[in-house]
Amino acid sequence: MVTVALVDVVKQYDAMEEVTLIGYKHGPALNHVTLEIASGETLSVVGPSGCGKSTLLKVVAGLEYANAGHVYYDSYDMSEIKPQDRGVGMVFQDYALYPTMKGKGNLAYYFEQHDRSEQDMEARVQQVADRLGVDFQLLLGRLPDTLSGGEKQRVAIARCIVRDPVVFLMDEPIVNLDAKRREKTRIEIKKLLRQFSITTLYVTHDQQEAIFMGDRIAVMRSGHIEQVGTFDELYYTPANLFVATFIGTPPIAIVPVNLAGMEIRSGETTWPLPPILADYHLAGPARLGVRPADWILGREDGMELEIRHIERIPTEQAAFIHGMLPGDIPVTALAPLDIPDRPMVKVTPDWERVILFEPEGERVLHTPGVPDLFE
Ligand SMILES: Nc1ncnc2c1ncn2[C@@H]1O[C@H](COP(=O)(O)OP(=O)(O)OP(=O)(O)O)[C@@H](O)[C@H]1O
Repeated sequence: MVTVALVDVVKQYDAMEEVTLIGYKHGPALNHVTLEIASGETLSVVGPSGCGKSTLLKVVAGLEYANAGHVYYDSYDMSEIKPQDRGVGMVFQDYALYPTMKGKGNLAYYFEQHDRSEQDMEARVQQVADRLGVDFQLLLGRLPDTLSGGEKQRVAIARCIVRDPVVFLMDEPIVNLDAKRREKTRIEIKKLLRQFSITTLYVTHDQQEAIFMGDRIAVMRSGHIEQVGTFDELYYTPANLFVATFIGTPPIAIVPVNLAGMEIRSGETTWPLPPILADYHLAGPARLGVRPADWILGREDGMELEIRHIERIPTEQAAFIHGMLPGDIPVTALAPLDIPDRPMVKVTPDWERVILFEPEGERVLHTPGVPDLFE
């Protein structure tokens, strides 16, 4: 197990230096990335398509070189270390198993290639298979073509584990599985990561998966790491509007407001400035972030929300109201399951729970902080 650190890493692909046909010039795929993944930790990496997630993995693996900056495994600078000597296990969405070899052959291949003895191989394969359980052992006797997607991925992961990797790099490993298998396989992968405590970078576009897999989550945008933290930290204390809107489903509502004197106004609605915001002595435009659970419904001082759709979730005894505020501002608000169908409802932010951003959204003016569940 090692601690992996990236320090001020820049990666600019050659093709990116050219101005594209529509005249847009790309920034670097990694733009001064500094990041540390603790020994044995799983860090999930999320962000929109093209933000640099896969490039991050490739630079850590040594499959792409960095134009600037350094990658360290513990205190060792890996710049001169070839990918095959880094002790990295990589798992991708396409399992890349050798199709003519049974599960065991796939696990053993590395030992053959590295002139390791048969006993060595048998002992290690057995050791890993024992830890993975009886049902995994059955997979060892089968050809990849006869395995389900989830089973193939388990063999692919076991193939990495027998090589004793110091770092695991996983790039959307379960994206190709159907929903039911994804659920099952992600539980298995999580179990494996716990059992073997290997430092892991786990790339996914799926927020739920990122939360489930990661001890912490890194949110990327355009080659930058916007924020790294636990889900609660990202959710309650986002670094900026991008993180706030990226994390949380259904998403946070963003409402333009104006602060003047002891009032806060949105469109036609004016509220007295809530005490929680008063201390900041703010004035002028800002943006208010309100999570679905943080709207109070039906209060006289609320804004009129035009209801477009009520999504009932009987298992949660709740419903989501999806609607629009004046000015076409989309809002989702949590409501009781038995909320009657109607065209409008008044909504007031729970001021104790709101997040306030400066108008460009790059800076946060106020957050409620991470709640203490044991208070
Ligand atoms: N080999 C390459 N040559 C030139 N540009 C590349 C190359 N690989 C990636 N890029 C560009 O680098 C940027 C980051 O790509 P990357 O694949 O790391 O993003 P990603 O976040 O993994 O995307 P996705 O979620 O769609 O897989 C993108 O603009 C992409 O077009």
